[in-house]
Amino acid sequence: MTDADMSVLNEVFDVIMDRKNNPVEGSYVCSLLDHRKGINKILEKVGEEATETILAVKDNDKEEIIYETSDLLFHLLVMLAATGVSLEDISEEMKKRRH
Ligand SMILES: N=c1c2ncn([C@@H]3O[C@H](COP(=O)(O)OP(=O)(O)OP(=O)(O)O)[C@@H](O)[C@H]3O)c2ncn1[C@@H]1O[C@H](COP(=O)(O)O)[C@@H](O)[C@H]1O
Repeated sequence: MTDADMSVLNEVFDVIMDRKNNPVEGSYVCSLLDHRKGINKILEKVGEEATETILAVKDNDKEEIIYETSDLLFHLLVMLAATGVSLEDISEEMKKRRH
């Protein structure tokens, strides 16, 4: 995987942070961040998407694995933004684990 491939995660995370700081009418990200269930709504979505990803893998359905993993990663990014953790924090942690 190239750096360019991964840059989309940074780009989407930046959009999510922008939605957090400058709420926009009709935004799906804002609807999650401002949900009446609070962080529980985002955690529900992470759980749902993780389950759907597992099912896609069990079905050995590559297209579905790509689709559901994208949903999962997106909702994980929203979870990180909601909790004040940056992608940089994650990348620092992962770099520490290199051996
Ligand atoms: N990457 C995504 C992204 N992935 C998924 N989703 C939304 O996540 C929602 C929930 O996904 P589900 O699989 O649960 O879909 P569903 O059809 O509602 O539910 P089910 O039929 O699966 O039960 C859907 O409405 C999708 O549109 C996303 N919404 C936004 N983004 C990114 O976030 C940016 C900001 O989005 P807004 O906040 O809406 O402007 C966008 O520019 C995109 O880059």
